[in-house]
Amino acid sequence: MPNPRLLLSRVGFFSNPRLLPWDTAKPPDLSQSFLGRAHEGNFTGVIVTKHPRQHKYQKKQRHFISLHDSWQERLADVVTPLWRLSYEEQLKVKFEAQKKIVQTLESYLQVLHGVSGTVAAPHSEGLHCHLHPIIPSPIIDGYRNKSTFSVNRGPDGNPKTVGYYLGTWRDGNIVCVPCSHLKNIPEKHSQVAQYYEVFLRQSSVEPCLLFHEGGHWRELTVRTNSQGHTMAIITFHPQGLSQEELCAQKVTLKDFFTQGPGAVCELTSLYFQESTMTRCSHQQSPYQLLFGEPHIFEDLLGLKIRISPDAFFQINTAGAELLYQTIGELSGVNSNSILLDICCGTGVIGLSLAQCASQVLGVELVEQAVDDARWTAAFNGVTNCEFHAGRAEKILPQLLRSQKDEKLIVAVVNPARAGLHHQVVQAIRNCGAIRTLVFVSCKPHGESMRNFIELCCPPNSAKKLLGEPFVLRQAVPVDLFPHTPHCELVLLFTR
Ligand SMILES: C[S@@+](CC[C@H](N)C(=O)[O-])C[C@H]1O[C@@H](n2cnc3c(N)ncnc32)[C@H](O)[C@@H]1O
Repeated sequence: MPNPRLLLSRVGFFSNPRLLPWDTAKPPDLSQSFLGRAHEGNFTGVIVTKHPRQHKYQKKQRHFISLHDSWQERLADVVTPLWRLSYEEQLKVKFEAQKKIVQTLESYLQVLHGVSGTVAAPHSEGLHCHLHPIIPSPIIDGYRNKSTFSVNRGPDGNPKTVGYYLGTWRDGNIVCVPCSHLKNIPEKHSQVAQYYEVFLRQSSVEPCLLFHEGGHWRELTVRTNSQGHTMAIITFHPQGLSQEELCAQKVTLKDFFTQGPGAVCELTSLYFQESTMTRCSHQQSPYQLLFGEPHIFEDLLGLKIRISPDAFFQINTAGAELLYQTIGELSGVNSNSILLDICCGTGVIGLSLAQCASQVLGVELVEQAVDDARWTAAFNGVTNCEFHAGRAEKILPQLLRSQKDEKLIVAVVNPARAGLHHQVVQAIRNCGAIRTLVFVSCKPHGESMRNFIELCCPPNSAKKLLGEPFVLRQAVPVDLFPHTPHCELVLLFTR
């Protein structure tokens, strides 16, 4: 682990006490040694040490495997780098990675606070907070409920290949490798991807490999639920097609999946999105339903949850159930408190805890997800929830100002990988009614680390971080992503 004192002094923290580590253009590099390997997906070292005999055997086998197999193996090593380890071994690797992250955070906080600072008394494993054992995923293989497949040149050069990318755009060596062999993808997703490829190969128009080079057919996203319902979403670059030509393409696609060879996929719904950007929201370019049910539903924690094509939903449903239970237990929310669910997606965290809280306030950027949350509340008879659509950094400061002071607020934040906007951290930090904060992060070593430090550092008027600092009390890793190095980390902060 890098020496935190050295890092802080390198960025000038001690010579200029107002300068905190995040004031540098680049945050201190936490990903040197271990974190680098653990999170960039390079597990070769771990695998070789753990399986010297297996590795030798695999090396020998490589002489005999075809080129096709080696592409697949390479893809598996990139997308699911832990796939060669038993699940028990995977959990050990992941637990160690999460422990390093918590240790790194605590080291920063100790330096910032000094010896008399705001850190809890030492616990176990040299940590001041209580790090719980990792919670395993109830499903290890084929757990994904959503997969997004790209279209590009395959290893054999065919530009109408559906799969995952290997290589980088920067190096100009992108290859699209069929991915039905990946351990985390369920058969249904692979089946739809294979039939999309069949469709592309018989289509009269070309796929879109590079935006400026023309072509139309782009990504496929498949969503499934526990009942086996399947939603497919296909993105299409319209280039210069007329409305009539566009309509004709939609009809061929729909016919293929309803009456043609693709009918075996038994899709519950098929969406088509015209998209001229890497990704478009429903507002930017509406998802057009070509046939079937507009939504997919999931039963979770006693709720029937509606999920729209544009809404985020945790990709491992059984694992998500354990994640939400963990959040509920750590939050300690009760009838005297308001639950604030920031970056709430379809609202599941707040809705599942609504019966324990006096009120739930949810904030979410994606409008379709907010509509889902409102629908789910109404359908399940939950009446004490309010959901706000928009950017948390815009909505939260005003929302917190409008709350009466008599109720405590328990905040749960579950941001995207980019972490929370600084104004959200400020609003939480400066709201005295928030004594408990549960922070859920799937990338705690990234931008979220900056958020943790800002929540826990001594008051800093230059940064408008005036309220009492939070203290990290508990950390619970929950594995939602077997075979990959990723993990959800649930952190309980109180003050
Ligand atoms: C990791 S997901 C968590 C969703 C939800 N808590 C769940 O468990 O399903 C992060 C969510 O944050 C939302 N989001 C991203 N940026 C946001 C912002 N600036 N303000 C509010 N929500 C945002 C995303 O749309 C996404 O739904």
